[in-house]
Amino acid sequence: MAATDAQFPLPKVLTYPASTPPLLVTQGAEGRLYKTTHLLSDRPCALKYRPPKPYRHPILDSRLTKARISSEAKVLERCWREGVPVPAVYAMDPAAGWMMMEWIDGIPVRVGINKLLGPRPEEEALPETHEALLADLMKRIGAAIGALHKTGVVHGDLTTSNMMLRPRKSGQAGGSTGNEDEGEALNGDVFIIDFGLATQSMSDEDRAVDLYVLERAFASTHPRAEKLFAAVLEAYKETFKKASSVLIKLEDVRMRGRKRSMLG
Ligand SMILES: Nc1ncnc2c1ncn2[C@@H]1O[C@H](COP(=O)(O)OP(=O)(O)OP(=O)(O)O)[C@@H](O)[C@H]1O
Repeated sequence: MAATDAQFPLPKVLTYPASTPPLLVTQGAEGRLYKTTHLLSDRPCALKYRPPKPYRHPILDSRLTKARISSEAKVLERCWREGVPVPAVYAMDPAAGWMMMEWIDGIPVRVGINKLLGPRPEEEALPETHEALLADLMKRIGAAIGALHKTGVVHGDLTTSNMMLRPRKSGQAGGSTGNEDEGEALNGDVFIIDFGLATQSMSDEDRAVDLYVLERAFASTHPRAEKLFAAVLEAYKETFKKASSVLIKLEDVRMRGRKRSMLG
């Protein structure tokens, strides 16, 4: 979508000359995501912008926006420094409501999985090759979450839309799955994005809730692949040495979830 629509006035930083016009990628309830080359002409980046909210008191609004942008950037920087696969933060102006980060040139994990599964009915069994490809992706997801939790960060909104798959270039180690054509949709490194609800926490409960949110989201978005979710937890356990107590807590969280859904 062209970003010049009068309905969405650009943040000032995107009104300066650049090698390509900014592109509005998504418009959510809280913010917008642009693809832009405003930082360097040959390096696209993602600009997250939280525009002023006319329904909020202006002082409160600017304080909230500033705090949210700063907090998201701080968490991303911490993760990036510790080797968690997240986009690098390039620049920010919290008072103006924006943060510029590395553009992950790939597709959301949700799209990759749906591409592989195709529009088949829910009850149809998965071919073995698909199971293997999905299990491999699940392991990459589990390892990414393990690395995240290891740094003392919980995401707060883990879904397959908040993870991107960046394809590995041919010849790059680990790029081959053995099923090149079919596996293409799921090939690549998993990056976790959207840290708008992330917090710093070392608690088993918070970590377990993070996993539970993903488990529920996965079951409703990809019911045909639900049973493969166990591979996420296996890889999580292999990556994160405090995983055992989190997984015990996860049992409690699931139980509470079941009770809640029985009570309606
Ligand atoms: N670094 C990135 N590189 C490429 N695409 C991105 C990047 N960050 C976000 N996106 C794309 O933009 C979409 C929206 O981003 P994001 O989820 O961070 O925003 P949001 O949902 O509006 O945020 P919030 O929930 O904090 O209000 C993502 O689903 C993804 O497709």
